[in-house]
Amino acid sequence: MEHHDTIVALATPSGAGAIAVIRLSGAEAITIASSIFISISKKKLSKQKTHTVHLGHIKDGHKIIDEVLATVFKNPNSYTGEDVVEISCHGSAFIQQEIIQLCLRKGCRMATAGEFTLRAFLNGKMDLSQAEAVADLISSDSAASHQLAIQQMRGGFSSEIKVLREELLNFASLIELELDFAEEDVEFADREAFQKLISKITLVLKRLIDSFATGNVLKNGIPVAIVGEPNVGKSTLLNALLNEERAIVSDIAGTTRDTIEDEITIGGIGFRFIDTAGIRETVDVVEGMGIKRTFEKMEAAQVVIYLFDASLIENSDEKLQKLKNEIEKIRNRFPQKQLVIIANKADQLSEETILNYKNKISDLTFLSAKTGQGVEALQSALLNFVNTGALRNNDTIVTNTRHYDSLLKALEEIIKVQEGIDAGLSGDLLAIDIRQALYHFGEITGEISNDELLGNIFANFCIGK
Ligand SMILES: Nc1nc2c(c(=O)[nH]1)N(C=O)[C@@H](CNc1ccc(C(=O)N[C@@H](CCC(=O)O)C(=O)O)cc1)CN2
Ligand SMILES: Nc1nc2c(ncn2[C@@H]2O[C@H](COP(=O)(O)OP(=O)(O)OP(=O)(O)O)[C@@H](O)[C@H]2O)c(=O)[nH]1
Ligand SMILES: [Mg+2]
Repeated sequence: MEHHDTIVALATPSGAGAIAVIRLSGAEAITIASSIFISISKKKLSKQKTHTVHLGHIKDGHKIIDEVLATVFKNPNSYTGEDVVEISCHGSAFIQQEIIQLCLRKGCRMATAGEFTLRAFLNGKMDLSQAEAVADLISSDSAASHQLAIQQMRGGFSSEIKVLREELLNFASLIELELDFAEEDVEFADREAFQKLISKITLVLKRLIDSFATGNVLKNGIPVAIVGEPNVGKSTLLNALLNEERAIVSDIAGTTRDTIEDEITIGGIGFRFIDTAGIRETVDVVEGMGIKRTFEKMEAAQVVIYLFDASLIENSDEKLQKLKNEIEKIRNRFPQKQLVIIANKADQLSEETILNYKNKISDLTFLSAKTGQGVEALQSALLNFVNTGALRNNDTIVTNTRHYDSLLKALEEIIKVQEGIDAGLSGDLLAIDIRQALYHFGEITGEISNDELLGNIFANFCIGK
């Protein structure tokens, strides 16, 4: 990729809208924009101050394409750090294309996905983890994922990593300095302070690594599998939770063959509900495949909702005992998971029956997926499973798998350094592991990067960002 070209792209979604924004960035941005934009005031864009907006016309020769607003940003004071011109035109798909084509003919190149933000990174406007947060921010769809992205974009995580990196770098330099004076047997690096620093870094790294479990869930939504025998009302419950006729419901056992997933937010947290094929012994090959998938989804879920049809059991002690055993089996099979046991079709039950249930089996949630009674209480219960403490405290929470991997590798190296100190290793050997740890810190913020990594990261952006 050539980073000196002037690039152009639509910054707003494609299709018709009230207005659309076309962005140009690069050394020729102002010259190229000037060649197609005639300001009402007749003043050249190049003569305008940075961060000013001008009314005028986009012209292709003598033909007027549109009346627009043009905003000028002069390097280094722009999003990308380069000269930038933004053209706000009327949001017709035709006008958008005409203006972009015109820019291309005048010497722009089409921007690739994320190229504006890539340039912002390359020009030092933000570090790599901040750039990644820009993409997370655009795709955030709940209060929680939004808060995490904003925090990362503002540099909370970056500065925490940067501080550790600088402190460690400082020590690495001192230790390496000792190597130059090996004969004199001097110690520039205070060993006690060094030991303190390594302990501190270990703690911070462990905290950040632990935060990923929460961060990953808050960013991507909490997977909740709805499981149970056929016909107990799983699909009805999914529809009630989503408030939408998403899954087919029928009184035929085995209606849902494949898993059906959809997301909603409850109290600002995203939840991904997975309706599954009812579990039973079957000779039907396709149904069997669906049931196999049910177990896979159960494995992957954080919360498992086990539903049974409470109207079938009534007051039979034998059936109640069987149910109790079934619940026990599930608890034993998934000891790590949050389990919610739901007695569905409560609308069919008398007060007396409900009491009988409660006496025999603890921790039952009574609900009617059909009437919606109890569904809100279930939502509140689900919310209680989420540890939002870290979110409320504004702690740094790691949400990105790439950062998580680098943190794990950094910790591995720091542990080696600690072991080295304990074993009384010489400075030159300690320095090797310290450098490795520094390398992994640098990967997170982008001091260490390569074209392949940058390509992978920015390919996931939208064009125009
Ligand atoms: N029209 C428009 N809206 C937008 C953006 C944009 O580029 N254009 N943004 C982005 O996509 C976001 C805002 N982010 C921005 C960040 C920095 C600068 C900027 O001009 N920075 C300069 C000047 C700072 C200053 O005035 O002090 C700089 O960093 O030097 C602009 C937008 C969201 N909205
Ligand atoms: N009375 C009553 N009927 C319900 C309730 N929930 C579901 N039903 C009915 O039970 C039948 C089965 O519902 P589904 O939601 O299709 O059941 P399922 O668990 O998804 O079944 P499979 O997909 O076959 O595994 C339908 O006739 C629903 O209308 C409820 O709370 N009360
Ligand atoms: Mg179903």
